[in-house]
Amino acid sequence: MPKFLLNNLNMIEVIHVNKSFDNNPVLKDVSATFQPGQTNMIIGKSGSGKTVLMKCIIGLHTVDSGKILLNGQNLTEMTFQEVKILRQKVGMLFQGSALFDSATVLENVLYPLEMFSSMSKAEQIERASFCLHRVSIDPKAFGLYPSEISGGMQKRVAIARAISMNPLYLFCDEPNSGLDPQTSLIIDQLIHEITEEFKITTVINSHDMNSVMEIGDNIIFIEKGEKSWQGHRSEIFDTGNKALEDFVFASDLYKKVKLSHSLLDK
Ligand SMILES: Nc1ncnc2c1ncn2[C@@H]1O[C@H](COP(=O)(O)OP(=O)(O)OP(=O)(O)O)[C@@H](O)[C@H]1O
Repeated sequence: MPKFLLNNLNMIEVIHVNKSFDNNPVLKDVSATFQPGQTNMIIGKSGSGKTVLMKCIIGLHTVDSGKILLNGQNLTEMTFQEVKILRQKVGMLFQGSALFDSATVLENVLYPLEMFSSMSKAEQIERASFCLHRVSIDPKAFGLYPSEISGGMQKRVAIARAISMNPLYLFCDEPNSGLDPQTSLIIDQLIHEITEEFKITTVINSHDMNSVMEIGDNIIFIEKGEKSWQGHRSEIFDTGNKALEDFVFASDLYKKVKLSHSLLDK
């Protein structure tokens, strides 16, 4: 039986990973850990390598050198069968909601269960309904199409679909894109709650500082392809890391937050 099914640790370890495209180094000797039950956030400027790092972890890119360990097992050394089982334990939340337009809310959440589970139809409906209930979708909306619900609701449905197979790992690419600040906050909190509740190793690719400050349990800052800093959101004000400070305090709001933080320390 594959190692990642034996216990609920499911830490992700990136060890000395290098990745280039056409001799252009994009990831340079990156090492980082992603913890279970935590919202692990990859942050950095546009083009810094966040998406490439996430794709390497998911196995969509092969690394040139280094290792990606999922619960201690090297992704590149897994057998086809092990990768197939692992993929069923990975939830994905894309930019936008990526729901199927021609399927209802319930059908969207049923889709992975129909494709990958051995549940009976009744069990699939029970599981999909549980997930929709968990993200606060009213049963009255189960029969609606994505075009008939708001962007925030679409995102909730996408989260319900992402957790339907009870994932060990949840990968989110800019989960707040296209949402207003208030809805973004609610979606962030929902992802955070679900991560803790189901002990998921959640990895979020983001450059939204509000999200980082709200739910960043374990933040990995990438600067020009290198891991420049890793820590908790409570530590981000005093890192002494110039590139990180430039990134975090680019907005006036966070300059003011930093100022009040340093005044409190005195
Ligand atoms: N498939 C690819 N082929 C060639 N170059 C690529 C490929 N994917 C990414 N790159 C390059 O790698 C670098 C990092 O890209 P990446 O998409 O990881 O940035 P990012 O930090 O996610 O940016 P953003 O925040 O804008 O999404 C960029 O210079 C990009 O052009």
